Amino acid sequence: MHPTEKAAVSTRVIGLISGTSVDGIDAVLIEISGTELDLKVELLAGKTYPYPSELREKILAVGAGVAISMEELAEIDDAIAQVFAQAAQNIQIGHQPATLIGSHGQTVYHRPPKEGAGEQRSRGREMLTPHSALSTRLGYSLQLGRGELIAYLTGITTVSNFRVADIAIGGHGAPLVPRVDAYLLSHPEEGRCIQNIGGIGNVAYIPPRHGDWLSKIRAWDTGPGNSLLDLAVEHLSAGAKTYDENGNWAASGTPCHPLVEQWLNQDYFHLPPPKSTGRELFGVTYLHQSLKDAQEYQLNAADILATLTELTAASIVHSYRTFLPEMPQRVLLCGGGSRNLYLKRRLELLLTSIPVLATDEVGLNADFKEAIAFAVLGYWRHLGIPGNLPTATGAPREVLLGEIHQSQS
Ligand SMILES: Nc1ncnc2c1ncn2[C@@H]1O[C@H](COP(=O)(O)OP(=O)(O)OP(=O)(O)O)[C@@H](O)[C@H]1O
Ligand SMILES: CC(=O)N[C@H]1[C@@H]2OC[C@@H](O2)[C@@H](O)[C@@H]1O[C@H](C)C(=O)O
Repeated sequence: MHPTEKAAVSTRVIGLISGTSVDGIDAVLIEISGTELDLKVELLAGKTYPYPSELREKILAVGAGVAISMEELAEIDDAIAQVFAQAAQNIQIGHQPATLIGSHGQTVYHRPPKEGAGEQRSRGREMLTPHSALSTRLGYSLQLGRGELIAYLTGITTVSNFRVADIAIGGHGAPLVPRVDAYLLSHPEEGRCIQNIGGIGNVAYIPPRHGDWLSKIRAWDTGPGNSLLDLAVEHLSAGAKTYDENGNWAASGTPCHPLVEQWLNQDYFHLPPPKSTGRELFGVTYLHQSLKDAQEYQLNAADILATLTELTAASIVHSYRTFLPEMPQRVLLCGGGSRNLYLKRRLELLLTSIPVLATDEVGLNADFKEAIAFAVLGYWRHLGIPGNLPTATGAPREVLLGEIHQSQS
């Protein structure tokens, strides 16, 4: 069957993701039509369902590298699947039911591949013995909330484990949203950067949509988004606050530019794309070092937050200037960080005359764009359409992303 014939069958899709901020499950119910260039999505419902606090604490601890037993891991895996399944049930209330779920799950570990893993893998399967395959040191990325259980609990066919296929052939398995961005947010004449500011930041540069535009897309993780800010706010408020609402606290301080320059010397910011990162690098250990550095400059709490916010903004703009073939004509923000008005102002200042808008302003919801993307990726998997962009993940070729778990009902 041709993909477009199958497309008519499953158009109502649920997307589920909890990102690196671990703030809750973003769930969407969308209506999808078309496949790629004619792809259209309509958001019917979108909601964030907070994690039960005990489960959130456990996820954060695992993500921070705290050792747990296999039994505890199994329990967390299924607890996450259960709350994801519940979110899928709730998002359908008052609507016609969905026929497919694309569930990203919860990342608890992400290790990029060692440089060159992609090239070695692309030389051909026949040349690899199990030993040499391992010695290339592929990436590894673990998303919990197993799809089989979500499919069983909801009675809806579920696509999950999106990152492993790209990683198995030498890619980073991230970022995966850029291919969806390309079809939903490209413009015939305008080069655009789609900048997600979640726990981690990532960008997709999408050149004007003509010629071989798809192969000219560039995407990578820019570094910290809100991950360090959230940790710092929790620490500096002694647990009273979890994030810097609208960036108000940071806005009352002054960024320490020499410290930002010092932090920007870090290897990650100079590594050429494709590249990906996570809380393993920009997490608790990084924050503790940053707080020590800040002490040397005698920064107060507001100055520390202003300086960390500046690191997020400066690392984004520095990466555009260093790695893009040309600067974009427009930057479109999404993710929770797009609500941080102080961060947005700093970005605008550093980007000088380039307009910075939210994706909402071009018709795509900025809070739920990632959940929408995983609904589309699940739909593409169902239709047999590849989901990765080799220029974004570093994989040697396009592959089908995700494992399909058929509903048994
Ligand atoms: N009004 C606001 N003001 C400032 N920051 C905000 C606001 N709303 C959300 N945020 C920030 O956004 C974060 C959540 O963003 P988001 O849901 O995009 O992250 P995520 O999906 O977990 O991350 P990732 O894209 O890395 O997977 C919160 O932890 C908070 O720091
Ligand atoms: C391993 C993992 O979960 N990575 C996330 C994370 O959050 C932002 C950034 O790091 C991005 O590369 C990726 O998420 C989005 C959804 C992506 O794959 O496009």
